[in-house]
Amino acid sequence: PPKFGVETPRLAELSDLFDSGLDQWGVDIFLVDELACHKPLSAVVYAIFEKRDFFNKFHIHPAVLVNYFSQVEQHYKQENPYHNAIHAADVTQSTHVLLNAPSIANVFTELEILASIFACAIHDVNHPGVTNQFLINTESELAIMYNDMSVLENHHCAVAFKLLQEPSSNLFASFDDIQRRQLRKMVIDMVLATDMSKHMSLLADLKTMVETKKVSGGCLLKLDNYSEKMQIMQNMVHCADLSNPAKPLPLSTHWVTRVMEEFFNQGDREKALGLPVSPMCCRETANVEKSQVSFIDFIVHPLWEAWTELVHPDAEHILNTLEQNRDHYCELSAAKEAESVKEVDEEHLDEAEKQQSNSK
Ligand SMILES: CCc1cc(COc2cc(C(=O)Nc3c(Cl)cncc3Cl)ccc2OC)on1
Ligand SMILES: [Zn+2]
Repeated sequence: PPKFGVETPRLAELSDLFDSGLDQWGVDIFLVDELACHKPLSAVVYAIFEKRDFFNKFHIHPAVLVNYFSQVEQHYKQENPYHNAIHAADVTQSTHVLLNAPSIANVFTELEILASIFACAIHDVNHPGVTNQFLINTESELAIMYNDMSVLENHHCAVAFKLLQEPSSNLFASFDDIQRRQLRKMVIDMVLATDMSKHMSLLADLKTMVETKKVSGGCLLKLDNYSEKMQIMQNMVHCADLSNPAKPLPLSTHWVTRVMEEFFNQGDREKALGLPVSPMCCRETANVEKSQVSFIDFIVHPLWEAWTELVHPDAEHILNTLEQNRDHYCELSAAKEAESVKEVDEEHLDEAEKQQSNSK
């Protein structure tokens, strides 16, 4: 199979970008998409499997990996502005970097690392570009199928494992039953934890773990029980899923534009259906900068603050970037506010002047 599993005339540039950027926080994933002829997920997964020597460790044939992830990539809707294969590649590469933090160096087994990378790669597969709430409100087939419970996240998992059943795509053919069952359980646990409705409980557990870690003299215990390890893996994938505002500003603003477009498309559909328009989904009234600031203040920063404490000091630069970006959106939001106040004043001024000249 072709290098990185993608046929591209720009293989040399892609190879160079991976040599310097695959392990870096903030690699330009949009450039990866370009260089990989819009197969960013296949390219990123192949490169990570090579870098982590997974082909040998798990007796996976490169051709089987290419078959499976080209199927997965095709099942990501490229018409989605945000929830497409670039987002999957971004979350996968981000988790690959988080796994390299020295403070969690020997916490996870190779199978747990494989499960985390795999879970990220498939975590949003076949996303329809609308939220769980929209699917529930419109009594969609998916909501009926999954009884309104983590509808999207159940669907992503089911699609990913169904694609594995294709003989030419069976990534884990060489695994024994125990390993295969363990991997399947870990992947399901991580993907279901990307449901935003689980965010608060996930964060609460992470904070508790950080508190107990501080008490136990700071080093991260060689965690033995499954649920503690899974908590860390779930939070790691969730952090990667919420990493856009913590990336270098040009990448962060590009993701804002894309997520906005997807949310606004949903708002348009809700309006057309006579449904109440979801928060942040109304094209006319949304204040993008303001919603980014509150998204960061109430959701993203608390999570990254806890993660940064857990892996102290390995994620300091990520938290700093998040805080710098937050201040940037805050300044933009204030400038926008000032601008609109100025416009209102000018309107009032014009009005007053007209009144005056009329009365003369
Ligand atoms: C105007 C649209 C808007 C949206 C927001 C919140 O921003 C963002 C929200 C999300 C976001 O909610 N992502 C998401 C996750 Cl992590 C898990 N399940 C479902 C979803 Cl949709 C991912 C990235 C964002 O900005 C780059 O702030 N304004
Ligand atoms: Zn996602």
